[in-house]
Amino acid sequence: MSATIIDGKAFAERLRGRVAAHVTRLKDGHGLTPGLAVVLVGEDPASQVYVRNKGKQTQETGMASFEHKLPADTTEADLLALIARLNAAPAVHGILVQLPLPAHLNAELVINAIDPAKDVDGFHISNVGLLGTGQKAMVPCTPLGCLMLLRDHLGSLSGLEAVVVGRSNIVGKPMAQLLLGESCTVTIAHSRTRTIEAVCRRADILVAAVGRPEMITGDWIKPGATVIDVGINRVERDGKMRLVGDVDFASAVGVAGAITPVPGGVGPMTIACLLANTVTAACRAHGLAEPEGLTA
Ligand SMILES: Nc1nc(=O)c2c([nH]1)NC[C@@H]1CN(c3ccc(C(=O)N[C@@H](CCC(=O)O)C(=O)O)cc3)C=[N+]21
Ligand SMILES: [Mg+2]
Repeated sequence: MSATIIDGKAFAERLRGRVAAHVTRLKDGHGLTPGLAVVLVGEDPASQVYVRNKGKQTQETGMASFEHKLPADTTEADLLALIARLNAAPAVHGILVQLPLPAHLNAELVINAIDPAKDVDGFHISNVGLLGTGQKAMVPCTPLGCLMLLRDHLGSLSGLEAVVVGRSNIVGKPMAQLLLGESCTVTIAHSRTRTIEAVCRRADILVAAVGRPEMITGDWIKPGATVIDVGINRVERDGKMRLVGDVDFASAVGVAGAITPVPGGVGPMTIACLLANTVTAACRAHGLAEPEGLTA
């Protein structure tokens, strides 16, 4: 038996369609154009490609896209001054500062300088606290995308055993909070977890977010489990650069009940959820009813 392949690319396309419909409604009904500002510090080529994709998709859904590219040696004061301007700009409803930042900049300080209402990454401490206490927050895009795929595939997640591998602030921790909110029994496993394979093998839902290429093999997976692969690792294979996940797809696909591929799984959902969060932020900023199905 081979697993169902969860098509994140197709799901993300449909989600972007719904985002675009809401944008049209906001423009026509309220004269409101949601706007997303993306800040990139430095010239990392992968980040540049990624920021360009975000800008393109932002415009394709009818929103305003503001790109701020700053030199790698930008001072913290200059970056904070830009964030203060974006916080005050009425046309900007969402602000994303591309991570990682160059080493001389304090990422925590910078992220916490963003107005929490415009923090479409959901990384500000206020949003982290709101999510952890089950209050209305901006929800981090990658975990939100994973949750949407899980709900679509499984319906109710209540009572299921979920294992999140990886404890980052960006994916692992918020993912665990969302799964807890869905009444899963949640375990966070990480590099120090003993008998990590046995822990993973308990999972009805296994979310891999460790950043280690193909670490999780088929024998770590409970037969029939739903596997969400958050990893995006560039590796060289037969002289070519290839993109692989944290899950060894070839061995996992024969054991899992369903699995997300890399590419074409979680990655496209992350960007679609960023656009969805921007619409949500614009509605909240203007006291308008938020569209259903765009957030957790
Ligand atoms: N403040 C901040 N927020 C982020 O959300 C953020 C960030 N910084 N820094 C970088 C990471 C990375 N990330 C990705 C999103 C989509 C794809 C994506 O669409 N991947 C495609 C493949 C793209 C390719 O071919 O390279 C896929 O998986 O199918 C990848 C990576 C968001 N990040
Ligand atoms: Mg770890």
